[in-house]
Amino acid sequence: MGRYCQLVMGPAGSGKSTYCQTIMQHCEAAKRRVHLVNLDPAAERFEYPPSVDIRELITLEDVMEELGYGPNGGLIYCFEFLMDNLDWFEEQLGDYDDDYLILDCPGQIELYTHIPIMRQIARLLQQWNFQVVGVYCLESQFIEDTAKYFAGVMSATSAMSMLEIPHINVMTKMDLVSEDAKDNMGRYFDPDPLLLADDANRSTSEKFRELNMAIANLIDEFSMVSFLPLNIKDEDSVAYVLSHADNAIQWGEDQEPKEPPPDQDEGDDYE
Ligand SMILES: Nc1nc2c(ncn2[C@@H]2O[C@H](COP(=O)(O)OP(=O)(O)OP(=O)(O)O)[C@@H](O)[C@H]2O)c(=O)[nH]1
Ligand SMILES: [Mg+2]
Repeated sequence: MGRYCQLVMGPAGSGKSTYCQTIMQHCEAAKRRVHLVNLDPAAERFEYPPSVDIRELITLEDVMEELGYGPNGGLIYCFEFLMDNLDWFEEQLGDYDDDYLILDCPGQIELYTHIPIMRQIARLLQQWNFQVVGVYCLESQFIEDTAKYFAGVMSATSAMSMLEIPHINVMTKMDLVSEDAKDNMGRYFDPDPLLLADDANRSTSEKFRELNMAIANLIDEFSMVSFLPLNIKDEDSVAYVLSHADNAIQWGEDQEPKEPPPDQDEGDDYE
């Protein structure tokens, strides 16, 4: 066995915590041992209680109350505090030596794109022998508007290049998308630059045409920017996304072969 984890990221409200809970539930049903790690110092409640919780070290509420910070500055303070208390973090994760962890991160995307905090966390996890996959959540509502979609894809790209770890992008909240709209969504999962630029040109003025094409090409060149649709109400969809995350960190390849049940006669199966 080894140490494996998913670093679940994405903009505010994109469905990160719901993704984590869904994966926990799915793994529990499959008798797979997975632990939740909460890295959001402002999180309120969890259906599955986290095994490791940054709020035991520091909470955003305390920082705002006692130090007078606003929510964004306060969040950065919390992560700087975590970085100053890495012994605590390492010790907490140390209890889960042979398990698979799901790390639920906060939704302030500057943590992934502007400042190097998530990158430092990803490096640390790797130093502590974790195989880490970044799971970037973007909600399907982004697709309603090509400009929003561009913004979402650029934030995913930025996180991907900043973190330099195996990475998957997940299109969340697919249960909210109508059947009609779903038929039209394939192009957004695996984007074709010409179609994207066409869409964007329809909603922007003439002078943005070149820019639209340039962005669409950029999205195409980073062919890693494709999305796995996730419908949390469909077990197959959850299993599909999880299998991609597992593959990215080669989970499952070095699992111990299962022992035969104790009451089974040895050799019966090998005739
Ligand atoms: N229908 C539906 N609602 C969802 C889904 N995922 C999340 N939501 C809803 O979207 C809202 C935000 O979901 P969260 O999972 O808390 O999102 P988050 O990314 O963790 O949010 P922050 O931690 O605040 O950044 C909640 O009201 C969820 O119930 C989904 O797959 N389907
Ligand atoms: Mg959350």
